[in-house]
Amino acid sequence: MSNTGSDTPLVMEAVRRSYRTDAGSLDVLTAIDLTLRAGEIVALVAPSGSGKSTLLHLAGLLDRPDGGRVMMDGRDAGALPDNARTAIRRDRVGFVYQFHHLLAEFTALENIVLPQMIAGVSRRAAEARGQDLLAAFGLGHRVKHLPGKLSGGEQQRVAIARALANKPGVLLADEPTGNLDTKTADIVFNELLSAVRGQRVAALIATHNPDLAARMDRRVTLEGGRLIDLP
Ligand SMILES: Nc1ncnc2c1ncn2[C@@H]1O[C@H](COP(=O)(O)OP(=O)(O)OP(=O)(O)O)[C@@H](O)[C@H]1O
Repeated sequence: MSNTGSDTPLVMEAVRRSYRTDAGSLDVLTAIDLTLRAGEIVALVAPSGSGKSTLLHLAGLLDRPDGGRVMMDGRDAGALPDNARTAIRRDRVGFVYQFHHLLAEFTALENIVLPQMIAGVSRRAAEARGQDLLAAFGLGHRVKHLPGKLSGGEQQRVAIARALANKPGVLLADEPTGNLDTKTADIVFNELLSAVRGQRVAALIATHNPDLAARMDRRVTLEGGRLIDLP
């Protein structure tokens, strides 16, 4: 369990996804091609309703495409049974959402230790990594706090640390600082970028904020079910 995957941890080829609705088939993603290289941070700047969540779910193996391929570390995830996909998701993908989704009855450290232990890491090693990650996010003094006793920025830092706990190859984030005030969002976002770059994680980060998007390596948007490069 380490970030020793391929140079292109995530490759999506000709991915399609439609939903059945009362009005017929809604073709949300028609031909998605995306390659995320290790250490590359890509901004997904997509209008509401264009298929951003659908794309992130497919990339994170939470959903299966109707056509095309999603490859994680060079393996075609579509060819794998659900339990294998779950294991890959657990070990290779980190998720950060707009709201922290931390377990309220567990401390900051425990929230980071648990996913590691589920992935087979010993408690001792998991705690050591959890302490390191929290210290890297300036939370060395908050390890024993319950999420409810942390500020919004601190909660989101713990959520980011948790997403990185299993040394994922791919980090998927949906407005990761969207719930924070502008100043805190700015600081936490920079910490997120620096942690992701430091660990050579490939990241796809959805944001509506052009200033945050400008700090990433490249930008893409969704148009007519396809990914288009932005300047
Ligand atoms: N399970 C579903 N069944 C039917 N339609 C769906 C389903 N999930 C999403 N959709 C529709 O597909 C389109 C894309 O949805 P998606 O949630 O991916 O958009 P989004 O870009 O993430 O939007 P937002 O930024 O508002 O969350 C929308 O028109 C949505 O209504």
